[in-house]
Amino acid sequence: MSVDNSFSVGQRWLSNTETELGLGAVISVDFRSVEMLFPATGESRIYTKQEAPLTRLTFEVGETVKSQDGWTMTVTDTEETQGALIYHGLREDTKADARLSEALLDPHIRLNQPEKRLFNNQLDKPKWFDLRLNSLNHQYEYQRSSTIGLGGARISLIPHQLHIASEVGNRHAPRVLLADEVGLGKTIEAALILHRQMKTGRVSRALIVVPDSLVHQWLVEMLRRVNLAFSIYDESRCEALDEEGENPFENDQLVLCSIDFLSNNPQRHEQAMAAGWDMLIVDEAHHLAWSADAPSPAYQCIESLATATPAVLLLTATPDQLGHESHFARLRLLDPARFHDYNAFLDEESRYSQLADAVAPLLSDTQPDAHQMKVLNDFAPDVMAHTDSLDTGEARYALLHQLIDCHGTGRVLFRNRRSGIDGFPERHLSSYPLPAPQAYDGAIHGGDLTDALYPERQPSVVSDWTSLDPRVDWLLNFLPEVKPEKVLLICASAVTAQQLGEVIRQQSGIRHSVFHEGMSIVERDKAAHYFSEEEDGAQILLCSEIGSEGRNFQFAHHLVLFDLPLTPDLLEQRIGRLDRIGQLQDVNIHVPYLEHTAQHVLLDWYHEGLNAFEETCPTGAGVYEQVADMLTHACLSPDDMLASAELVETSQTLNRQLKSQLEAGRDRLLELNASGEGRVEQLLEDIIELDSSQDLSRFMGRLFDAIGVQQEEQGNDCFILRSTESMVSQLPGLDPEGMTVTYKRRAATTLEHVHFLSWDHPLVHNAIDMILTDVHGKASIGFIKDATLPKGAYWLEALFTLEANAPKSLQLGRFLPQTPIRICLDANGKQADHSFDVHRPAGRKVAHQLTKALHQPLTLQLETARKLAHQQANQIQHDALTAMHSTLNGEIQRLQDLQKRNPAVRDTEIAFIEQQLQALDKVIQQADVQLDALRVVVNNP
Ligand SMILES: Nc1ncnc2c1ncn2[C@@H]1O[C@H](COP(=O)(O)OP(=O)(O)OP(=O)(O)O)[C@@H](O)[C@H]1O
Repeated sequence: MSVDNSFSVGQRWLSNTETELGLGAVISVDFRSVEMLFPATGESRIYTKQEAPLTRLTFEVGETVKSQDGWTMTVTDTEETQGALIYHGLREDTKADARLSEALLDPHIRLNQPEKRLFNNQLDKPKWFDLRLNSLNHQYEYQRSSTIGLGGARISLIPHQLHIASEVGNRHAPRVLLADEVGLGKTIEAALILHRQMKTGRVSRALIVVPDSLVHQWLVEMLRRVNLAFSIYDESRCEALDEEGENPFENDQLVLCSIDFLSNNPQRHEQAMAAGWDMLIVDEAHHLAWSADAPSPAYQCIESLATATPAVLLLTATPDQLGHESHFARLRLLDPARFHDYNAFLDEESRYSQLADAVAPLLSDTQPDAHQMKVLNDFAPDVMAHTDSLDTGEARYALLHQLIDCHGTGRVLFRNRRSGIDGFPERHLSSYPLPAPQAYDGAIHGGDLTDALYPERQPSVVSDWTSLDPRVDWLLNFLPEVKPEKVLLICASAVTAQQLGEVIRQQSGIRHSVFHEGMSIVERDKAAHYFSEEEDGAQILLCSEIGSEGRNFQFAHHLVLFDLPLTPDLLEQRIGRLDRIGQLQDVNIHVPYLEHTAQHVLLDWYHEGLNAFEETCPTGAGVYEQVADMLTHACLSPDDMLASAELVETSQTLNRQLKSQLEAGRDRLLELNASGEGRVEQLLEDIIELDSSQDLSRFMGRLFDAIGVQQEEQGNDCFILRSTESMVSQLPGLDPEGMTVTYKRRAATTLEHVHFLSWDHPLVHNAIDMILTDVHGKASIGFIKDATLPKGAYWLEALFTLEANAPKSLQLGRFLPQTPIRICLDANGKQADHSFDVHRPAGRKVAHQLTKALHQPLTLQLETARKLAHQQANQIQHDALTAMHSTLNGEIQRLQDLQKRNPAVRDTEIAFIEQQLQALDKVIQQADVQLDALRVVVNNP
């Protein structure tokens, strides 16, 4: 390649000032001027010959050239005719001899090798070098950080959630049951686990399966909390995609659909199976009913998907809702080899509860007595054999954590209880006795429990019950009393909800909305949205039972239970719509009921027998199992005061007993494991440190400025981002209408419409990618003003990257992400330890003179820099290999040790890490050094 200054038609030149024009061709030359056509953009320019800001592009023997037709060849010879060059060589595609006149070179050529750009005057502002260096540094830090995939979630930092997310998110193909009590954030935990696994390359394709009523809420939560855009799949979407003739489920990486849609539709289920997933998430998994002879269709549908998918997360707040056997069956879905026998599982459970007593002293940091020591020895002889003494708190703490590791179910099942978590509001019950209308007599005394509890649904009264049931008048009076406060009403049936809605419409001006299974998903979401609107929204949302699961209505503080469900778990689910994380006030529960009817009996049973309204009642299901007959009897004979009193009394006694059994047998290890106490603190600190650092906002400020995105302060820690006309190119993810962003967690969690920019955010990644994939900043020349350094001295800064290629699933980024290596050499080729604040770019002419004059020394410096970069790279590779071996061998060892004591460690987990180690060993050794950018810095104090 050489530089020439006489123009001839056919020659190719690059513009030094408008590098985006591509490669120009001389189309005419006269005495004073030269006309240049830039075929890539179709533009032409006329320059004065003397001052044309152009550099001739020629290639030398050994270099590769590309023709305008797309083929390439390595130059073996050149000849010149009438001032223009003809290149000779061997075509790479046909291997035939070829000649290529320079007029026929590819006009889109953009020199991307830094040295070519430097010596061809394709120069950018020197700040771009810093941007490239900083982008690489930040990207490197991000890949290795402990907070990846968690720090950027738009959530408040709640320890038990972060613990579960990092514990499960770091596993290979995790298969777990997330079973925190209602409203403790299982959806958030699942979102965090998925996000962590995606950001670390473990998962690309995920399928979420939820009840109909929760589809949209999941869509919104995934997008809002962790920026994951799921596509909702239903029959109409699949039909539209069918037309393209492919499996519709292969069209998207992140798919969300309802369990009914899959389990009622064998063809779609088959297609979902065939599409293949890395992770399956199933919400409200207590619906997956199972017994050995009659597994439900929903269970079978999920079972086949779970068998074919490596990572599975099942979510339920009430694992025992359909019986303990079904609970076992869900564990069996996760690990059929380990949970193969229900009786063995029961045995194991009872062993853990015996352990509870023995563990208690360790929890309160005291010495276990002799009997307790024996139990501990029996449970974990291995661990105990290595425990010399339990005299110190540290030794007791260490033992406790080793015992947690040995806990079979603790690896698979995470259950946090409300009692272990602060900050929940109080719940208050107000009950309203009302006279039962005569028209209900038949239903109340007819001997059918459903009729007795829900008399309004009897065919004989159904048409006009709203005019005679006093609960309706009560509701019409109650709403104005609490106006404008929002009220969520739940009742058992869709018809009741609709009819109540109709009465409110006809008899009051109250804004209301209904939510039931007869509505489409879109209609339901509209209704829920209307209810959530603060100013002009509905005051009351009337829900059938489908409103009692999963939904987030904690912005309301009044819950009307227009009727009561028969099981305590369902009652807890209903109350859980308001009593959940994010509820800022006490929850007021209102129950209007018909006096001396089954409703009255049920209310007293819940309130006096179980205290289930004002406190969560984890023992409710157990009591119910034992008193179900008594309860039915008392409900069917509501005038039998004795029966009711006996029911309440028996239930109180049972509840006390079960509570103390639960307390005694409480699986404290399981709870301790799920809470993350003692393990999550470091991660929390890391995230808090990240939150308080200004690095991201400063870096993005400079980056946005450079690429032409305007960032305008808006108050409340928010900024508005807008694209400008000077944008380098389109930034994917930037809303053309502008978008409001914040770098502060507090603002992000309180202001819904604001994007939370973090190192995890796609816009940040896209902006960094834009910098690193563009040629901007590959070469630059600039001045510094430093009186302490010799005047006129110059340095070459060379930025290299060390990188290897590996499939994402190997998680190369943990050990050797793309690694920047900056080498700075002075004019003598000696390494200098300066970092420069290059404030002024060299003017075009000066830059041209400098590269011309310094061509040879710079070429030599660059060679030296390459050698030094390779030396550093060797060391980095060596360190990465050592770290990788030690980390992964450590993980293998730990899992193998654990597996001896805890059968929940699957062989596949260990095998994966062994393979990962082998593969990474090769990959890291094959890593290569690339030159990314060059900057010449001249001191001009
Ligand atoms: N860390 C958090 N930061 C902010 N909001 C949160 C956090 N964790 C949970 N929430 C909110 O609390 C509510 C309950 O969380 P989530 O829906 O994940 O609970 P859940 O355990 O799945 O509930 P359910 O048992 O009712 O299905 C939701 O509105 C959720 O957005």
